[in-house]
Amino acid sequence: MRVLGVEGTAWCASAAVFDAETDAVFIESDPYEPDSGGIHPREAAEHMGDAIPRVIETALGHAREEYDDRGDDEPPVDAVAFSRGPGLGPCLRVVATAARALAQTLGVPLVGVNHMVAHLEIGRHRAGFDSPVCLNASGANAHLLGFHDGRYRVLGETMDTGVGNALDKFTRHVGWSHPGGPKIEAHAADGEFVELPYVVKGMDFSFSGIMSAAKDAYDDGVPVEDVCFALQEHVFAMLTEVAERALSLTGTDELVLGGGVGQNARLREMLASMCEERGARFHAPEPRFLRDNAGMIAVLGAKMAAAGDTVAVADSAIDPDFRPDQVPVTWRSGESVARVPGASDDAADLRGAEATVEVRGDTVAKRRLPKAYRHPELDATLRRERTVAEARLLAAARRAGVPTPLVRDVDVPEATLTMQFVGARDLAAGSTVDHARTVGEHLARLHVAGIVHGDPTTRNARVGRDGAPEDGRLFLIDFGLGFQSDHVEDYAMDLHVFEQSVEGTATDPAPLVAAVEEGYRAVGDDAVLDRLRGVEGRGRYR
Ligand SMILES: C[C@@H](O)[C@H](NC(=O)OP(=O)(O)OC[C@H]1O[C@@H](n2cnc3c(N)ncnc32)[C@H](O)[C@@H]1O)C(=O)O
Ligand SMILES: Nc1ncnc2c1ncn2[C@@H]1O[C@H](COP(=O)(O)OP(=O)(O)OP(=O)(O)O)[C@@H](O)[C@H]1O
Ligand SMILES: [Fe+2]
Repeated sequence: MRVLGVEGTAWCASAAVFDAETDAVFIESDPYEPDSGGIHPREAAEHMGDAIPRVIETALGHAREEYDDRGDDEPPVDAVAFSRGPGLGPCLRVVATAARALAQTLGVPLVGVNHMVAHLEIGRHRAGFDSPVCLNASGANAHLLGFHDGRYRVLGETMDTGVGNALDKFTRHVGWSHPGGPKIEAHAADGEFVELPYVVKGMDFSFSGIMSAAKDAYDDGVPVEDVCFALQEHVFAMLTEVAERALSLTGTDELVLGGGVGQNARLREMLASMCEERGARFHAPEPRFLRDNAGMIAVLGAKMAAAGDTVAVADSAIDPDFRPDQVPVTWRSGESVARVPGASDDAADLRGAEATVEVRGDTVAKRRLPKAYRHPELDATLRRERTVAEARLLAAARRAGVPTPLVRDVDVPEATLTMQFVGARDLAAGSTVDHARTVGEHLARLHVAGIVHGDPTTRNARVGRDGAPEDGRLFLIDFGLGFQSDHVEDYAMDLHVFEQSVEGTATDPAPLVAAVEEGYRAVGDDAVLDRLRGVEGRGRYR
């Protein structure tokens, strides 16, 4: 099978030919480079109108020349695949129109590809991995995907802008031309560490605080090299941390990287280091497959076409907000993906994403190990602050009526907390509606007391071995990302993080999510649930 792919969601007008027999990918791209400022949708669409016919012609010419197995009256490819979304509407329309016309002229089927899933699948394809977690670090997006029950689930994502757009906003502020990412990388080579905000909430994260702090630092005269260096160290450490948390939560030991920011050597170095430390395999495709390109569209298009997943021209409307979790994954068998760790009740294997936990009788010693991927200063700050916060909040939560382990000792220099062993298993391996309701009640109790958990996942809720609450109690652990707050937004994020962890791992999450909210409503403030609806609609693939 041979497929022609067309891409043009934002800046890159591109066409490619993928030959499934030889695995060869030919890519012809023509980037839009704005004279000043960021990507302008109308200008970008004009660029597409101009460049798409040209790149398609080059790719088709390549197919005709390279492969002489077909007669002159036969089409040189078996299908035409195009990026259906997400992306800028005016650009998507140009690409879709060209792809439809081409498929009709050649008399071959049309395949509508989700651009974000293509960023993931190209890594899986090139790595030969079975079922990896994927970190998409692109311009307009930043998220973690894992496959579960026939769909890619969003395990974590940005709550505001995409990672590349965040970097580009800083470089615009400094007066550098688009795209900014490569310029940040170049200037960071001469920079030194300065402290910036670091914002991770479970497996979600946000960039707005760090970006405004970076702009302020620059305006205050901090050398731009230092700001660039610090931006990379903070932003990429955040992405690496959430990627590690996703590997830990899903029990997966394969990670692939996708998206244009993935071309950054420091990001790849951090991810490789993290994976090596935990014995996971890591793959970053070569740069031509990381930045926007039609090669990834052609490769996924071929998989979809082989599965019969083609689309009639009449049904091939574009979707600027096309989410990866909307895509029925027709080209993969029902093989397990993001494997839910059934072994999480094994007392010998208590390694979280952040810490190692040693069990001695009824006591556990939780030690936050240094992470080699993080800058030493950032590493020391995070380990210290989280250890102190966890000790303080475990006690405060208990006073608020939420069962937590008793803290027996805190060793700040060693970032070690000694506490009571609680529960026999966590909820990652299975949660009942009653468990879910209780978690909702517990979170509401915390919030009424002004405490935000910060990382309430199914892994961080513990019950008895048979699933019955131990001593009638369901314990919350792991308050290291917690803090005091009286903001409804922070409370809503807590609920969002828990619900997302249920949705990422449960086969039938809906009743569990409903129970969480029912429990929350019984104890807490309805305004938080209202805000939760807002949080869910935000930062999603714009
Ligand atoms: C929807 C689609 O149009 C969009 N595509 C996109 O954003 O282009 P992509 O090629 O994946 O990523 C471009 C981003 O990647 C950044 N970038 C490129 N090289 C970089 C580098 N060496 N370091 C950091 N960022 C880099 C650029 O600054 C820019 O923000 C997306 O995938 O979100
Ligand atoms: N007090 C405790 N009682 C029983 N088991 C515990 C306790 N504290 C931690 N554990 C076990 O150790 C694992 C890791 O602990 P914890 O979640 O606190 O660390 P972490 O590295 O911050 O985890 P993550 O970031 O992956 O959520 C838990 O999933 C749990 O199995
Ligand atoms: Fe992209």
